Amino acid sequence: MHKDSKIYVAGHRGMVGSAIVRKLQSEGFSNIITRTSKELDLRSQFAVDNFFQEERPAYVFLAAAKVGGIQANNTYRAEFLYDNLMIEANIIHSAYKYEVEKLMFLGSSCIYPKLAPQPLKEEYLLTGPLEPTNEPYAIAKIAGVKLCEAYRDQYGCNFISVMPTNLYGYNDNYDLSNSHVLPALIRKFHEAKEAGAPAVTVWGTGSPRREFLFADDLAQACLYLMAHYNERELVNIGTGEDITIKELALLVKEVVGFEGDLEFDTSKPDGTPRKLMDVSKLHRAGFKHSTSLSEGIALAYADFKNKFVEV
Ligand SMILES: NC(=O)C1=CN([C@@H]2O[C@H](COP(=O)(O)OP(=O)(O)OC[C@H]3O[C@@H](n4cnc5c(N)ncnc54)[C@H](OP(=O)(O)O)[C@@H]3O)[C@@H](O)[C@H]2O)C=CC1
Ligand SMILES: C[C@H]1O[C@H](OP(=O)(O)OP(=O)(O)OC[C@H]2O[C@@H](n3cnc4c(=O)[nH]c(N)nc43)[C@H](O)[C@@H]2O)[C@@H](O)[C@@H](O)C1=O
Repeated sequence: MHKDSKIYVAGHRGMVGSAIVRKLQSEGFSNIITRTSKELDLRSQFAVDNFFQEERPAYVFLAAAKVGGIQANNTYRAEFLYDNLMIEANIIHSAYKYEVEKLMFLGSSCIYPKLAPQPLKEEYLLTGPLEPTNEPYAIAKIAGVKLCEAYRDQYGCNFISVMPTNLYGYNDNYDLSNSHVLPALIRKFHEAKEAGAPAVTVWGTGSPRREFLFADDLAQACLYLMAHYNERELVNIGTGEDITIKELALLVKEVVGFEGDLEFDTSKPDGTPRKLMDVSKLHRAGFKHSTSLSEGIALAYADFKNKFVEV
């Protein structure tokens, strides 16, 4: 990727896409193109084809998707499958048709079987049943991986797939019904502290384990792999460390400064018991994350207060 290469970041207003754009800009890439979903609905084959025909990007980061936490995935099952299949199929096919030099597809750690051995190695893909709450999203993401492989096999396209672990950071979604756990906990503890509430409700049993990566570290990994990784096999992106949801809640509670109790709502699903990434391939490729979980939560909480809390 040269500093003046034309680079399309799909999903640039999202948490990940905005982190990728910031990283590209800070490294001096000057020819970044973006479209909001209003300007270009990536589910439309016609619109996506026209866009690629006119713009002819040389590099594509595919970070646009229908995204959400466990409840959103389980509720909007049709959109999580349909939107994601359409977005990926349209962009990947157009990238082939209009001779994109390299494309990076972002999947997710939920593509691995629910009860796969831990840590999750890349080769565990398609070795067992998926977690039911996010099966539609996972099936779409697996289709994206297979599209990249198929266009590489048949047409020699340099399309690579990366699988990020659970992410958090700047520009996260703080909607309590649809968000992921970390932004939800930041908001819940903040609001409970402000209201002087006695307790915060945490979904599920608190026993599932999750791994969390700061989105700016993910963006740095994406730029690094775009520059250095050209293989067919997917690559996990994570920290290689996980904690229980209860431990996470206690950490967020401390960062926010809430002094009440935790309550567990076991009518809500736990989801996958554990999805710890094996990051040895990423480390061998030459990349390691730099933001610790407590540092990252403090940065995310500051961003939340900046955007959503009146002073
Ligand atoms: N967040 C996480 O924990 C994880 C995320 N990922 C993956 O990382 C990628 C980015 O996720 P994240 O940044 O968190 O998601 P966000 O929800 O923050 O952002 C998604 C972006 O996709 C765009 N988008 C959605 N639908 C369409 C559409 N029909 N047409 C055009 N654009 C669309 C939105 O554009 P607009 O704002 O213009 O509407 C939005 O900016 C996704 O592929 C996701 O699967 C993987 C693992 C974990
Ligand atoms: C990134 C990943 O995100 C999704 O999977 P998930 O990891 O299960 O997502 P989550 O962040 O929403 O929850 C993690 C854990 O945390 C618990 N939990 C507690 N309290 C809250 C809470 O208040 N909100 C939420 N959302 N979860 C909570 C929750 O019950 C669960 O046990 C996938 O659907 C899939 O799309 C995907 O790829």
